[in-house]
Amino acid sequence: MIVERHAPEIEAIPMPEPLLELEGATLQYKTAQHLVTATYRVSFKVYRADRFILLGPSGCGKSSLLKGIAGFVKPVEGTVRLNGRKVAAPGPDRMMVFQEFDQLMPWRTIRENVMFPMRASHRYPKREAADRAGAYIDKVGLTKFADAYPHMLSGGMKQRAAIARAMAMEPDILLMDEPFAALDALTRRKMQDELLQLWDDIRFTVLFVTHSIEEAIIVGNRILVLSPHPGQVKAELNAGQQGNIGGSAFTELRDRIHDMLFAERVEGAT
Ligand SMILES: Nc1ncnc2c1ncn2[C@@H]1O[C@H](COP(=O)(O)OP(=O)(O)OP(=O)(O)O)[C@@H](O)[C@H]1O
Repeated sequence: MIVERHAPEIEAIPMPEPLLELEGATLQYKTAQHLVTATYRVSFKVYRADRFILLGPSGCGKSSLLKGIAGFVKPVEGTVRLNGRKVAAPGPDRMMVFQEFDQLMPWRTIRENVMFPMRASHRYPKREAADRAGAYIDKVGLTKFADAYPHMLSGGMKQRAAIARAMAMEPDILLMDEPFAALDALTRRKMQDELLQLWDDIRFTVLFVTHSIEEAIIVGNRILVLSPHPGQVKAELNAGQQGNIGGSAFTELRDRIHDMLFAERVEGAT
């Protein structure tokens, strides 16, 4: 009897395509007197539904990386790709939320502020923009304040409105530059939880800049640790399953990152 032998079938597991990919990105600023290198050959990949954190000391180039991804600053070396295409200019597929409380236009209501990018980009007709604004204002718990003006809202509420405005555009990636840094500690914790709830609901992709190790572990599922100026990648870590703040897994990761960020300083100390 002839027995036919087949090679065992090996199922190839396809690797997902990165949504955002930086390859050796060096960012510089030219001023009249100086050439400032903000980041040096930074590479990383962000996948869909990542909560990707850029963590590093002041001046290491975190905001510059966001500006590079947003398309405001062009790398002098390396590339920034979104959906496989080189980023050449700002676009509505990348929405930013900043630290400042005055991101909203004070002469427009919260609803009008949220509608503004949808209308200005001609992405949505008026009716749809209004519906989407209402839905996202609701998601961030501001329905009662939809027709209020920004000065009538607390700092945390204004940040929620800025998040609703960015999310309503349904960008490919949400770029958040220390969005909660100017809030008091309690509001900041609340906002971190709310952002995670929103993520549970919508599963958006977010690139989040912070210099707080705790915030990085709470908010992120992946953390890119950057070296001091000019920023280079020190490590990439997985987070997201660290359990309770103050629990052993959380403090272990926090201490590890702390050592990573302060190692040189500690070694050099007398
Ligand atoms: N427009 C600019 N012109 C010249 N230099 C700049 C400009 N913006 C940033 N820099 C310089 O680039 C470097 C990185 O700055 P960047 O703001 O990206 O750092 P950061 O990590 O976000 O800092 P922080 O946490 O303090 O906000 C710094 O040395 C800064 O002085």
